[in-house]
Amino acid sequence: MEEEASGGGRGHADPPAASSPVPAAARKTVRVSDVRDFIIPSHAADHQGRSAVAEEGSPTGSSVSAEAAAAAGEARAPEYHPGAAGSPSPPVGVPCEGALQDTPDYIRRGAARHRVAPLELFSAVTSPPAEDAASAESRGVSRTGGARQAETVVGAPSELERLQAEEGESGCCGQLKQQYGLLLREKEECRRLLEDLMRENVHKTRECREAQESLRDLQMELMRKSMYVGSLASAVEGQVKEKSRLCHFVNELSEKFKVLKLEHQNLRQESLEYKNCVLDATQMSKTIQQYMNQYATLECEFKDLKEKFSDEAKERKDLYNKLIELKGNIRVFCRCRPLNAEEIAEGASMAIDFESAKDGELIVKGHVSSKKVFKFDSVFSPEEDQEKVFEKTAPFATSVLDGFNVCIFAYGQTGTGKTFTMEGIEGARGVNYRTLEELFRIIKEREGIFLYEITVSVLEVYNEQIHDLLLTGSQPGATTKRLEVRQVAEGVHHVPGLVEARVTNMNEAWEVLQTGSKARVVGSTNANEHSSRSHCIHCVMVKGENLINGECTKSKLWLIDLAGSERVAKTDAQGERLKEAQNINKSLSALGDVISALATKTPHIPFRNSKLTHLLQDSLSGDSKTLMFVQISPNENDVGETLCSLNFASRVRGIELGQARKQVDVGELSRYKLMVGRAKQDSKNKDAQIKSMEETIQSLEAKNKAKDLLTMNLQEKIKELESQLLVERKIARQHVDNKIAQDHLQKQHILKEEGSYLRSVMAERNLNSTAEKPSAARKDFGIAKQMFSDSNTDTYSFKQLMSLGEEKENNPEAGQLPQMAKARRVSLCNGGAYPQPMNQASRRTSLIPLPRRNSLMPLPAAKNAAAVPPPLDNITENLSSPPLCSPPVVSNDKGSRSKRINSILRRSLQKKVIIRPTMAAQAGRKASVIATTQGTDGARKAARRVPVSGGAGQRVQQNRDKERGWNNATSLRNNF
Ligand SMILES: Nc1ncnc2c1ncn2[C@@H]1O[C@H](COP(=O)(O)OP(=O)(O)OP(=O)(O)O)[C@@H](O)[C@H]1O
Repeated sequence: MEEEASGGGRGHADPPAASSPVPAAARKTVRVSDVRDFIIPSHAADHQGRSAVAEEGSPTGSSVSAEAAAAAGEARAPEYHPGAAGSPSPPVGVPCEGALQDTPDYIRRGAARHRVAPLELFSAVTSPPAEDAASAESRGVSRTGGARQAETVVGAPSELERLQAEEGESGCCGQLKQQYGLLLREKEECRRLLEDLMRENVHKTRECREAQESLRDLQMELMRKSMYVGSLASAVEGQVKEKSRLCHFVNELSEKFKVLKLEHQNLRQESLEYKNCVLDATQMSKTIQQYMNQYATLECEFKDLKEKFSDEAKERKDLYNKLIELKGNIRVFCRCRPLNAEEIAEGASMAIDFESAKDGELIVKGHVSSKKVFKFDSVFSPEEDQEKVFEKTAPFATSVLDGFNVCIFAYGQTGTGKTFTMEGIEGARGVNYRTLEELFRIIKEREGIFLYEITVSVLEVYNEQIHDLLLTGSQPGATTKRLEVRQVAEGVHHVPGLVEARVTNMNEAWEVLQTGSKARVVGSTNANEHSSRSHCIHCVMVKGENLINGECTKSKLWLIDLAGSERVAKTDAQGERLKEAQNINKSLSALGDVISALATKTPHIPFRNSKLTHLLQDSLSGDSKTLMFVQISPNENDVGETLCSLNFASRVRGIELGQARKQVDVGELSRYKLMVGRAKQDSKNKDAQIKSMEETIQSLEAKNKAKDLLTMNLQEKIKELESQLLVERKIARQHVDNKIAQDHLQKQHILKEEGSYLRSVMAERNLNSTAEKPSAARKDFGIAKQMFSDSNTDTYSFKQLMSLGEEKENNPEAGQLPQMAKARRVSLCNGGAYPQPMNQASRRTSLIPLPRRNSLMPLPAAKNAAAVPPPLDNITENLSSPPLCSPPVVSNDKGSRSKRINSILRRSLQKKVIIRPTMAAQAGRKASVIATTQGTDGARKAARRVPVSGGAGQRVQQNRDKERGWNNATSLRNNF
């Protein structure tokens, strides 16, 4: 450095080799270091420090050092010259004590150190030629300093000797004296000027010291401000985090609330649907109830019908009992015709004694010993008309409709009135007509309970051939068609191809019967002019259906008018009549055989011996009812035939066909049983359906109740969450405010303690007058307000909270949040030394940006930044800002300020703050210990113990981080 200083001196001064004759060895006797000893130590240390910093931090250290060396030379020069120039001008070569007295001590010490008299030094200065002095004067004080002057001083004695020699030689003493006088005056002026400069230098030096101290204080204040700003930024960061967390929590709650609301709406919709379902189910239940009532009514009707049916069954049972009392199912009625006019004319007498006969008895007159008595079920005398006869026959019609096969036939000699009994005549209808009439009457009577289907067939057995009498002769094949009896089922015989005419009333039936009867073969015999030569058979087939129980019946009513049984010899039949008579007798004999077999209960019944017995097999079996009219003639001449008929009838009457059996249609019965089963199954299914519907209704009602309960629980939970959120907000806000207030009070306390010291320093300077403070404060307050207005862009969270106003109806306290946000209470700078903003001032006033790197204090992050202190002008400008609790002056550009604030917040958010509570606690404990042990001075020293230059910037950052960490930890503890 010494060499650089000397080199630098050489670089800026005139070359000493060319202007000075002093040898190099002599010039080397005085070192620059010795000359530098004259420099004020503080200045030297200061410049040394600056040079060192410049060498370390600046790439242009050489040039800077050169300038520093030049500056050092400039600093030395004023202190060096006045000592020599301020002394009175003694004669050349004579030391002047008076001058030495005015010479400063350090000059004298320098002269003594260099073993040169002060006068010699002075003379050496004043000895240069006039042009040199002029040039030196023109260059000023700065050009007289440095090593070159030292060399000049060293070489001054030799030049003086040379001038003295020249003076002695030339003798121009007068001129020299004049010149000397001029030089002395100039020297005197220069000395005075030098003294002024020295005083000014001292004054400036003092001011520089004060300015440096002020600068240090300001740097300390700036650092504290930065720390405070950092703490505020941390607090703001914490608050922003808390606010964002609360907003996020509010958003989550809002989302949950929306979801719950949607779920509630869905549940309400489902509830309405369920209610509608319940209403439908109720309506359905009513309908079902109505159906059930109808069903009950029908059941009652059904019970009535059942009772009626039971009555009918009972009646049938009575009838059946009556039939049983008849001793069998074959009943024989005996009817005697009256004597006709011819017989009366012949004087024939009555062979039948009706007067002496009892009920049911018939006495055939004759000799006393040969008097015969016959007993029948009913005996009708010639006086009894058709109606009297039918009264005993009518029950068989009921049996037919009850499903029993009934066979009514008339047996007797020719001309005894068989046709008259069966068919009757006009005005005296026989059994056929009356039976059909009785059938339709009963059918009509049973209408609605039973359904009957009546078909009628008319056939005859002529000469052992079956003829269908309903087939007219005009029809093709009527005469050639031969019918046969076929057994279609067990106990059921049928004539395939037989015309069955369905009739619905009596007239139709009677018309059909008349049609068949007209087609019957008749002939004239001796006994009967219109004798029937065939067996005329009327078949009435009845299909009945019990509409109550579904029982179906199928029965047959045979109405048979047999051909007359007469003796062939008596009738004197010949030819065709004889053949007819033989066939008639054969069939009647077969009928007698069958009846005889039935009477004797032989295992084989010869039904197939004749067409008649084969056809009547179903009605002559054990399950049928048979009514035989035995027709007799009262004429005593016909007693033999009468006795034959009566004997045959008596034999028939003795037949027991057994218990009559109801002819039930098994297929229909099974079908109706199936229907009954289906009806029962349907009833059961309906009952199960009704039961399931009732269970469904109950389950739906239970679900509805459960969902209503769930909805109520969810609503209560929402209310609890909302109240909890409000409480948490209040608590968090209260904690933040309390903690911030505490921190601020602590810092304010520290600042107050520092206040005395700062005021003592600040009072001495006029850089920041007290008159400017209010305006500066107002300016800062205005800036703060402007910042707050600019920072509204960051209040999106409050806007989001404001958006919750729509939920105010559900949460009345929610509306307070925007109001609280509008209030924006000032809590960070509460109780500060500067005017507090009004209530409308927000916390955003604490959003003070961090100091820029190019501000007063060099930050450690800017290692390459110039460590040179800023110019005094900048210091003065910065000192115009309020020193305490006011944000540093920032640019008026709103965009840049908002960007800076956003960058600070973004940096704070991006920065992962490591919470070090131990360090924070240590820092807090350290500050408290210092405050308690060392008092205010100790605390102030501790606060001012901040390195300024070099690697000390890193320590500043560490301290700032410590304080931030403490602040962060504090803010986080306040938040949670
Ligand atoms: N009870 C009676 N009352 C009055 N007249 C009767 C009675 N019975 C029969 N007659 C009359 O007797 C006559 C013969 O009767 P009917 O033709 O019925 O006998 P029949 O037995 O049928 O003879 P055939 O076997 O030859 O046909 C008829 O003119 C009839 O009017």
